[in-house]
Amino acid sequence: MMKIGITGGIGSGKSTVCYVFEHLGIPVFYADTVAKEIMVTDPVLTAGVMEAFGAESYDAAGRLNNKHIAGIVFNNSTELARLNALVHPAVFRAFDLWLEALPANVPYVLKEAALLFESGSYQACDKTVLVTSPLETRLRRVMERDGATEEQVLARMSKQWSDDEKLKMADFLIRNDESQSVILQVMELHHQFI
Ligand SMILES: Nc1ncnc2c1ncn2[C@@H]1O[C@H](COP(=O)(O)OP(=O)(O)OP(=O)(O)O)[C@@H](O)[C@H]1O
Repeated sequence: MMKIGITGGIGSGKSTVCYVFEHLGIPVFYADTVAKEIMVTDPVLTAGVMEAFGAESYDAAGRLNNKHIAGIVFNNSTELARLNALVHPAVFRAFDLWLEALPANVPYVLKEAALLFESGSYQACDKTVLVTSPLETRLRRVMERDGATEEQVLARMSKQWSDDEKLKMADFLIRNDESQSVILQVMELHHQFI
């Protein structure tokens, strides 16, 4: 089964594009959502996190102590790499289990990840799609969606590669701007993938 990685900068509209693919019956694995879930549900991962960052990484009820983890990895690339080295293989395991549970007649699947290229996980995909949107539009959409300030959104953007860098690596492009219909672009790709 063909695996298509789909990514885009914060607020580019990659989740919105994925919803269109889902309407066409294509299963989508939302890697960032799954990563958050398995931080508390995958016993191998939780054990690794506690070994690396201490038992206080979880409270007595087993909930993740985000503040504790963020305090360690924020602006510390070594600790962040340590966390990623635990989380990324766990997401791969979850993806493989998810694939195994799919019906055999699915023509292809999408794996949506914000850091598809930055994390190297694009290497496990057969093709990749980049969703782009003008910077001002992305800023406005995320500020509206998350109730965030411009500075907060810009800080999150600064942790991601630029569209120019990602464009060099992507096989396909979807422009989520006023110039073209997103639905038509999705339909066009869908017909290429099936
Ligand atoms: N073409 C569009 N027209 C109008 N609103 C849009 C469009 N595309 C996306 N949006 C809106 O912009 C916001 C950001 O879109 P979305 O959540 O899909 O982006 P994302 O790339 O997945 O963001 P993140 O990286 O933060 O998860 C959402 O509120 C979404 O509804």
